[in-house]
Amino acid sequence: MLTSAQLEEFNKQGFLVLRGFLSAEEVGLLYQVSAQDNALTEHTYSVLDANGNESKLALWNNPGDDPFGMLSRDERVVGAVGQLIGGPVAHFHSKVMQKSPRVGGAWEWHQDYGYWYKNGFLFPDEMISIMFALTPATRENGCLMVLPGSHKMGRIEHGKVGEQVGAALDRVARFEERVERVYCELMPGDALIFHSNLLHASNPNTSDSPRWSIISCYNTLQNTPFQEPASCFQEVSTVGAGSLLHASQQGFDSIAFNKKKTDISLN
Ligand SMILES: O=C(O)CCC(=O)C(=O)O
Ligand SMILES: [Fe+2]
Repeated sequence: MLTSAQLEEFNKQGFLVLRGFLSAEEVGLLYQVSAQDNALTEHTYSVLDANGNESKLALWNNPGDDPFGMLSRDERVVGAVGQLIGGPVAHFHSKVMQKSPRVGGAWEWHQDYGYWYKNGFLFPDEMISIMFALTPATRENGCLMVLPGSHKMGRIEHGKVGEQVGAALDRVARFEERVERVYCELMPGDALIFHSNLLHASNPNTSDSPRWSIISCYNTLQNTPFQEPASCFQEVSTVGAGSLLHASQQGFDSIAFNKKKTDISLN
């Protein structure tokens, strides 16, 4: 349960850091599966940043009975999401993000709704992302950077930057004159939850340490898109806290991963 002070902070800043959201055991299992799972490796693709560096991800819509599906269906997660965007809550997609040591690329300044607008969602206040750190995320390995309060500007125009979609940089710069950029350094198990219109970005990984994370994204059932996958139209089937530790399915095999070339928001 988020406190009223946390709800207030989210409304004001557009994001919240939840320290120690997952136990060491939960993060350990998720990291181990993501590093070893063949299906995940096979379906990981790269999205080039403005300098041609690779940011790697694997993305799926339907949360299954594997540890990652159980994470995005966990009542702690869905409960917090419901408090922030209202309910009933549907799962839009989840992804494993990999920034490899030395070569992992940047994510350009954007709002997630800059992408998701193209999917046909109408209400940005009824969409949210939650990032779970699987490894430490530091300034050196390219942790997420956010501009507090930027969700209040509404959707900013976005265009192609490399293979990514980026926000109009003159507007980003103008906004940054008013606020202090926040580097969201995270430890494994910490979570960062943020509004779909919060401006965020991350730098390339210039360190020797990987930066891996999972991001799960949600919409409400009132806010279904006109072009997108079935999972957006179903209430999430929640599971008890920590169920991922006892997931019936160990790996990712049952998951239908998305393909880069069919992702509407990238094309
Ligand atoms: O992993 C990151 O640094 C940012 C990724 C992101 O913002 C996204 O996939 O929308
Ligand atoms: Fe994003």
